[in-house]
Amino acid sequence: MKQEVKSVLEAQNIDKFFYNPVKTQVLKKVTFQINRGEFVSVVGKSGCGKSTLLYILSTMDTDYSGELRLDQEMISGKSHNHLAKIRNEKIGFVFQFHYLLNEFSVLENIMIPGLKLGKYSREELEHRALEKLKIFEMGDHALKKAYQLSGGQKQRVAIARALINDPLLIMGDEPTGNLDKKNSDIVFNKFKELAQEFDQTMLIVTHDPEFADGTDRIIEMEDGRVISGQ
Ligand SMILES: Nc1ncnc2c1ncn2[C@@H]1O[C@H](COP(=O)(O)OP(=O)(O)OP(=O)(O)O)[C@@H](O)[C@H]1O
Repeated sequence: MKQEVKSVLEAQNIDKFFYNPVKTQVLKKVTFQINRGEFVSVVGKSGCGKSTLLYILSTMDTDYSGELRLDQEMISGKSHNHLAKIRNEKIGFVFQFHYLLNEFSVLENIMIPGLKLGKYSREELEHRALEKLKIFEMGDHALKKAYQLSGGQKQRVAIARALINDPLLIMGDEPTGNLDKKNSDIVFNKFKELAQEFDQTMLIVTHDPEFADGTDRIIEMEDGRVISGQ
């Protein structure tokens, strides 16, 4: 049976200007759609607008024009409180730097976005955190403090943390940017596994051509425009 194509994220004619020091348009009519289960990368030269775009798509920056839909709901123009709620519920984030809290245990770090959302009890969250850790073969490290992990292990924990609320969409900004080749490969393979085994929808900004080649689709940007893959 053919599965229905469902839009997870839709950007339509997104324009963005910065005014300091002079008025500059950094995003120009950016338009694309991401469907459920797609693993998509965003590439382009330094300064072409990737991070600016991700910041808008993740609902953190509301100062843009154009239309943004998440899970088919129009989110442009919504209040900051409403956006924060949607963000906690529907989006998981992975950054170049892991931002784990060093003095907290691995398990506690993973539970944090779940505690913020307030949907699950502490017990449920502990159980969920352990399940997510097992996907990353990190179950044995659950009670260690974050500072006791290697860089690659920390990044795997950061991805497990992004999954705690079963997000509709994972967004990543250079999630392998700070890792050596061996650890980049491990982290990439975990993203691939999430795509293939869990049908996780993901949008990842990357400078790594090998990472991008391994995704289902590459959105290429140049000077604030999407030039292919939309
Ligand atoms: N707060 C800001 N004020 C003014 N200009 C900005 C601001 N943030 C970014 N820019 C400019 O907007 C453009 C796009 O920046 P952005 O960080 O989105 O690029 P990028 O493609 O993510 O680059 P990189 O790959 O180096 O991270 C750049 O020319 C940058 O100098």
